Amino acid sequence: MASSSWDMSNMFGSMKIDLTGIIAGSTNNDNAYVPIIDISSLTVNGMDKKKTIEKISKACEEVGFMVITGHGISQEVIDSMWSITGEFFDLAEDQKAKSMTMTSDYPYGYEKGEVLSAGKDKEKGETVERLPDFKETFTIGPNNQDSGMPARVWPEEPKELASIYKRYYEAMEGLSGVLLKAMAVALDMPENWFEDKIDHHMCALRALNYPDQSSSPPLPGQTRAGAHTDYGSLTILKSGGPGLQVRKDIDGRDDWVDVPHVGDGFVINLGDLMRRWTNDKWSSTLHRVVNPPQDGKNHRRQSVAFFHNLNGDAVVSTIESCRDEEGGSGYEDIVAKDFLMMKHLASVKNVVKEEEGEEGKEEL
Ligand SMILES: O=C(O)CCC(=O)C(=O)O
Ligand SMILES: [Fe+2]
Repeated sequence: MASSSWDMSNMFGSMKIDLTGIIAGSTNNDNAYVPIIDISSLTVNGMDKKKTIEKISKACEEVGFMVITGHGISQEVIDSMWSITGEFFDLAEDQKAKSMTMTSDYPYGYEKGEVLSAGKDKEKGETVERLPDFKETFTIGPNNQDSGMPARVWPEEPKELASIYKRYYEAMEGLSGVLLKAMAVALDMPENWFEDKIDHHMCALRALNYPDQSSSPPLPGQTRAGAHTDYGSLTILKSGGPGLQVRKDIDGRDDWVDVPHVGDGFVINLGDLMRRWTNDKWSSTLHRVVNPPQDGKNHRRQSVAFFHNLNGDAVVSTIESCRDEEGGSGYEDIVAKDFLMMKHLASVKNVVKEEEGEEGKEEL
């Protein structure tokens, strides 16, 4: 379904968003690159899942990104999440700042001007300081002490935010379970193979607001979100408009391709842990969010990302079907929480893990 069918007034409350403009920085309109996959066969009992799983498998291997429709998440759950998030970001700065978490261990709570973006410049091969992303975020972790993560902290306002976020988080837990079952089969493993690795997971739900730039334009070189890969197993993203791009090799040259914006869909992408787990068979692809056209119109953009992370104590050992003929792998075993913290602390300290072949910042 095309983005024009997206009911923005519903999603943004009273905000007026113009989606007709061409996104600045967009370099390639290869609409077919990121596939749109109807996953209803995964959620409806008795339907043949084979074809859907084949499409997911191909997308994981070749792109690391896909857009899913037919996911079965109630529109009401999505809409309420969307409008309460808009209300939160509309609050005065000092009100939002009360939810700031003063620790660099876990990026939970409210955050503005994230400076995680130092990284290696792919073209020049040198380490560069990047400007903070032009965005603000609010993040919660799991509602489960067994996860080993700190308890959730809620903003005072809006009052209903906590119950709405809990509900959306649970819906995302369910959807990630459905996707991981399909992914297990795609990797020639039993359907329930991921289950005991995710039953006290460390998933994070992050709402992102990319403010209107017409009244305070970005600094030269500053973007909504700098090029990065995500850390975890997979990310489920609901976005309110175009602007997200993925890196693609086009004729031996790195280029950027728009991720199609599908109103009732979710963008799914794999993170570095999944890439490592699959011994690079599956891809964790660089992506970024470009600035809107600087045309004086209000192009505020909102999105909500669910970062799926494994149980902290899960051992990530190359999946059987992804090993070479002798059973070997390019990666040592690693405990999921160590991997996550290594990624997070490396990005906070602006360190780039060269042996992982990664660059840019990453998200928890
Ligand atoms: O807002 C978006 O479309 C993408 C955000 C993203 O990539 C992230 O937060 O990791
Ligand atoms: Fe991301």
